[in-house]
Amino acid sequence: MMSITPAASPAWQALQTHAKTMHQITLQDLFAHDEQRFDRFSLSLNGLLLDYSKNRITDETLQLLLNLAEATQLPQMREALFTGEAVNLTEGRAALHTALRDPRRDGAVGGDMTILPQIHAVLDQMQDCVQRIREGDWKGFTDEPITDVVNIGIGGSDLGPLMVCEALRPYAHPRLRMHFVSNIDAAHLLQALAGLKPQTTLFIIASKTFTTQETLTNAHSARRWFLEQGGQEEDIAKHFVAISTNPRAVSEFGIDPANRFGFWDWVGGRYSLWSAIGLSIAISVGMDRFRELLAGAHAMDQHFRKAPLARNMPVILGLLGVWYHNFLGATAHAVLPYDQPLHRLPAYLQQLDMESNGKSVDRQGRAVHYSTGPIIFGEPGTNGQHAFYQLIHQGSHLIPCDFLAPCQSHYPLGEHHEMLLANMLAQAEALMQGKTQEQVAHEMQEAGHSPAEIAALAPHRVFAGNRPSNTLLFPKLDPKTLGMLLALYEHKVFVQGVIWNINSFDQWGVELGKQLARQVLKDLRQDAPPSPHDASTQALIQTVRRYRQSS
Ligand SMILES: O=P(O)(O)OC[C@H]1O[C@H](O)[C@H](O)[C@@H](O)[C@@H]1O
Repeated sequence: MMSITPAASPAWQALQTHAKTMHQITLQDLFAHDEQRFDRFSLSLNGLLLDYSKNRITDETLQLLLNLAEATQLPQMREALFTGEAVNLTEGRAALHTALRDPRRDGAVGGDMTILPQIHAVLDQMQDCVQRIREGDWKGFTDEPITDVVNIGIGGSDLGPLMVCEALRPYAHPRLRMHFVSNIDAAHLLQALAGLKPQTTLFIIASKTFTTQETLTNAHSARRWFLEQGGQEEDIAKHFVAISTNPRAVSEFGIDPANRFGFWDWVGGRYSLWSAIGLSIAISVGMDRFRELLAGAHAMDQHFRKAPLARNMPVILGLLGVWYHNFLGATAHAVLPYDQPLHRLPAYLQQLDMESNGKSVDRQGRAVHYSTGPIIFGEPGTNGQHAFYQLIHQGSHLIPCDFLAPCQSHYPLGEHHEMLLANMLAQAEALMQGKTQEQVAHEMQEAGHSPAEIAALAPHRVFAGNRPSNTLLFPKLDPKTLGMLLALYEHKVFVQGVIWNINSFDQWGVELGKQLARQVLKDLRQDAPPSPHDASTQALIQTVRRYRQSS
């Protein structure tokens, strides 16, 4: 464990010095003087290609970054992760999501022989349930098969399952419609329930803690809806299942213990889609596909654990992020999937990355004086191009981008997919190459513009270029590839957390707002006695009360 802060290490200081040189060198120069650049700065694993050559790095940059990884004990921390050490220091817990995708049914995980059998017992329980639902043997209270599955959960109990169900929709069961309700806003629940029939609907209440306000409130409202629509108390067992680490709360809610799918405190919420929290995924695409998803993640786990740091995809992606955020002044990172089925990937990665690494205290409880987790944002291509790419191309921020695309689409239609891919490759090229004032002037001249017009407009049409990106290409978005991709990002986030010496596995920053909301909820009641708030909050509460009364 680090006793000095990473920023005080010689490796960090060497990178700071090196960054001064690299500020003078452009990507265009780097490509112009190196024909082997793609070969040296690309990696592939089971068909997943990572091209990281369009980054502002040289061999020396990478070497210095690798020195930083060694200095911050990345190899030791990686082993601690896989062997179930309590890497989540503030909660005294392991983070063993990698064990969830271990295909071995028994054997030791960090000396513990009980973990793998427990994981596989739950997978078998899931398999049984999934099979019955998919084959129509799981019957509702009128003896009809289930047609609609509503996953009620939030954060890690929603984003992962929703994103994967969307991504793997080409594999979805034709009879089963999946719905996801997360927001406390009743619009979300009521819109999902509109048109559903209680007798053919299955609710999955997904909550690690089973205490989350949004999920419990939505679950109780769903139960009320079920009873109001003709279901009886004794029918609840056929229509409600729960996924939770908290058996008592599940029973108190009234769910049959046989319908509880368990997991463990060593599975973090944002790392939980591989556990029973993935039940909605398995129902939608089948247990075989779910196991393929796990196998893809396992392949990436093996690669991360065993490949040398210099040829290790998650390590490389993590180090590149550190390079930009700590040495070249970037604060954001864009994730740009050129694949509509991956449209929820940026939202999923926002939680994975920003909840994991949005920290400003290190593992020893000291304030950090360097930048940590980036702001993650993105939209599927080509939508983003017509919205925020302007800022990425010509704005004053440096925003490294990840472009992702399958080379073949599950939805072949005319030239759509070629056009989609052409757009992605062109964007990465444009960001890097840019367009000089001379090129702009020449183009404008050719198009018949007057010298006055050229003088006035050319500066606005210049692209500085030198803007970095990674490209991830794969043959097709199948479950295995998706598993690899998601584990790649999980480990990237881990690598960065280790280098920043922060705990990537807690999330205390979400607590204060929840705590204050309890008091504000009381204060919103019309007859609530005054309670101490700042003048702004007080006035807003009064306004809400007034407006609610007048409607
Ligand atoms: O699964 P649950 O216990 O309901 O938690 C749902 C979510 O809420 C919390 O506030 C955390 O910020 C998330 O990491 C978690 O995934």
